[in-house]
Amino acid sequence: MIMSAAMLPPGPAGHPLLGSALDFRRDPMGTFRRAKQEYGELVRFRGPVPVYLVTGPDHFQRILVDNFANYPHPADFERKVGAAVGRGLVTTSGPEWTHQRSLVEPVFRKDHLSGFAGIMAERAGLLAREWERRAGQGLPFDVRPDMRRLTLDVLARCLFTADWVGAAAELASAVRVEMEHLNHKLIAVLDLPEWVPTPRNLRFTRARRTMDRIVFELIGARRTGGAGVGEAMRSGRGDLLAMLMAARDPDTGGAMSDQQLRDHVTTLFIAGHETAAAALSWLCHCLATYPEVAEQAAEEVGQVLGGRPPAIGDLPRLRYLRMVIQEVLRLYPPLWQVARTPVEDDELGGHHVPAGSFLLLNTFLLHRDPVYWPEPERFDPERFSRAAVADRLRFSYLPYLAGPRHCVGMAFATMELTIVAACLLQRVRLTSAQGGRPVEARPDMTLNARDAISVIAAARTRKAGAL
Ligand code: HEM
Repeated sequence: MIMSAAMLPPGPAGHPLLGSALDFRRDPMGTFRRAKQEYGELVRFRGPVPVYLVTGPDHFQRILVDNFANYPHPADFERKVGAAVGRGLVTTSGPEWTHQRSLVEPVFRKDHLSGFAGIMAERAGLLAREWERRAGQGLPFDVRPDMRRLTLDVLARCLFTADWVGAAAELASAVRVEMEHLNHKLIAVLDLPEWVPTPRNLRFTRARRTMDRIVFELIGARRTGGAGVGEAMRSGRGDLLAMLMAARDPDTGGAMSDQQLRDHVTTLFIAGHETAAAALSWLCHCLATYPEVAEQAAEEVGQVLGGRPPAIGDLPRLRYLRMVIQEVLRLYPPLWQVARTPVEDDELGGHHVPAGSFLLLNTFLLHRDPVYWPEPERFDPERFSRAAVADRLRFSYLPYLAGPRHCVGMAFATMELTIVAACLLQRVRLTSAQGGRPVEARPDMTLNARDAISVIAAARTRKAGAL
């Protein structure tokens, strides 16, 4: 069907040649916010490549669910991220993605993950005790590096169990370099291919080699069942790598090759570590800023756990804590914006969207739209009470997106955030040490704080009998 240009969505005129490209670079969030206010839930920015900003729940439903197959990631995104992670879930589409997803999704089923609650509680407990010790000094500290270390450590232990410990420092630094490289590439105006020997590219290539060496060694050790076989394999409990190795193609019954395993493992590191770290950092910020919310959550944790570490069976009873976490993810969705490109022409809310367009689905602005969220800037976990949720449009809250391509690690992340939050609330009370300075968000690939999230920890008085 040929559609008239009049049906294209509205948007700013921008610069005659560059459209809004310079505004995106200078202030992406401000540019998007103003455009949404002026033009609504679907905005078309002119430029060398027109960009469509999508912030309406109905549009999200159409793109993510109703016409899902028409909206893969842009090829350019797959190419850039693929340089780091190969051909995993994030970097494939069509039948190849469907196939990969059918192999990985069962691994992340809730019942498979229950064995990881102990790892999460143990590692979070260690951090909580460290913060308790810091409480004695009364000095401010930035929560972000601790959260990055914690989530990487948890993910690596869940993937490799004990095998990872020897390679921990090397792997952590390689993942960090790869993340920084991707952040840079996805917004760079001049994107030089990896074979051009710039200092940044050389750093990235070294990090990728390190990561490959370690991951292939871990896989190799499992295959031969030699000295590197994980404690999990011997005990029969099964870590994520063991589960990925055990996954079978539903059609052929075949197992994954070493290269496929490497691509999945690297994808999980990239997709699952910084997202969770950002969420936990924002959670600390909110607990430090809203003491009455933190006290209510701490009281619930005390009642449900009575001082012992959280276990999987406790999680459904930590209802208020779950609401707090949901509200944190509303205000600070770690993947605040994702890209899609329609394969064929489509229509969104009566507007024409041509095949090949570059769409930005912005959950940050969706979650702060006053039409769906009264007083959107106010932090209020009660928005997630059962009654409030029942009254709301389903597609107005999408921190993990929705539809077939929603976050495959959602159950893992939910468990991790709840367990870490419970462990911290058991031991420390946080107060903000920002001295009135607002904590500004920096919209990289993940939504991080631009500067330190500075807090002071005070030890909570521990009840008799508590561990
Ligand atoms: C609070 C933490 C997290 C948030 C908010 C989050 C959010 C998301 C979102 C919005 C997507 C969709 C991206 C897109 O389609 O463009 C996604 C995909 C994905 N996430 Fe997460 N994520 C989190 C944690 C995790 C964890 C812990 C893991 C793994 C252990 C993980 C693994 C993945 C993978 C592999 C994908 C790609 C799925 C696919 O394309 O089929 N995520 N995540």
